[in-house]
Amino acid sequence: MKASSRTCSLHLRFAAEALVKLLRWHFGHSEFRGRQLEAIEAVISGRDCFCLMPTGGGKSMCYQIPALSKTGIVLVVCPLIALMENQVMALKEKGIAAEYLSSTQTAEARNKIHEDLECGKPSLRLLYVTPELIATPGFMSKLTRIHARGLLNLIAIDEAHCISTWGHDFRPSYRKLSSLRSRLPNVPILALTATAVPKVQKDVIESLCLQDPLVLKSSFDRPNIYYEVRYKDLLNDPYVDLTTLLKSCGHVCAIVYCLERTTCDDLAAHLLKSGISCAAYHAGLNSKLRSSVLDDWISSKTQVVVATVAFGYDCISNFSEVEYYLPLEFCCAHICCVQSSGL
Ligand SMILES: Nc1ncnc2c1ncn2[C@@H]1O[C@H](COP(=O)(O)OP(=O)(O)OP(=O)(O)O)[C@@H](O)[C@H]1O
Repeated sequence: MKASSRTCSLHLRFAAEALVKLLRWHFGHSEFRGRQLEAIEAVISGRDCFCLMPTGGGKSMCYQIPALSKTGIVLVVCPLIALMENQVMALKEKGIAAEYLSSTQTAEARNKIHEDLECGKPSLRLLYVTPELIATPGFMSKLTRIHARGLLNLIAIDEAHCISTWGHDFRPSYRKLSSLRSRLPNVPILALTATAVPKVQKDVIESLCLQDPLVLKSSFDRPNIYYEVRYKDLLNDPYVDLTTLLKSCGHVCAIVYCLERTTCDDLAAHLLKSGISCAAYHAGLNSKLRSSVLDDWISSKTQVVVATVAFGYDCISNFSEVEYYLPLEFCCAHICCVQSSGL
């Protein structure tokens, strides 16, 4: 091995050790998982990266660690205000300077963030925004000013598949993110997604004008998860079958998804009568009741929540905190079961 390449690999090892220290210090995780370190090293070195990782695979760490490794700002584009709020709250609890900008905030809170961004040395490390905000000329000119001062270290695009018209979640405002490369040149872009077939992947890379990106694809195999399909038509009584299944799983934490609110109420009442600690959750309940159902489920006071998809939107970021995760799709044609323990 030549002396220069030895120096280079030593340098990389030391850099990786420093990144692991950041991970341990700020997040309490002992090692990087899957391909996180490769993504982090790529963007820190200034390279674009396309990162395909399963849900819960730890994509956020790929931009949160870079944000902690250098002063300046990491801009995170996120499609849902609820997700931004959750992430920012979790980061603040860890003492990390993160904020989000959205219409749900007071003008005072927004002004405070803008003041920090405009000051000589912003304290902010992570700024979460929606794609709609990026598309406004006022915010884009603020970004160009930050960029001109050399303070924009990375742009992370979460749920990047939303940019693709081929994707199932196409969102027109994501398309406008294609101007980021020309307006903010030389800032590395990290595109993150859990759902990208090759056509979508190509579309994301082209739309965002990623240059020679490092393409990372993690395995989607999670041996602790299995799917089982039971045909409702073939069951004598689906409610009884579900009750037996839940009881046979022991005291697991579970979600039962239903298509309709009335089915949630009906099934929850049935499970309760059968001695399963359970509550319904859907958009027809007021927010106070919804959050008390969520709190009881997270703290294991309630074992099972019978919910519409409203449940996923409100508490998606808490799933990984739960020891057992047993969602069951309880729809017209079939019942689909997924069981996992942690990740
Ligand atoms: N290296 C690691 N070691 C242990 N746990 C980790 C590691 N990296 C991330 N995690 C944890 O994994 C969980 C999921 O992480 P994260 O929310 O970043 O996943 P994600 O890929 O963004 O998921 P989603 O697709 O739902 O957005 C979090 O609780 C996080 O703290």
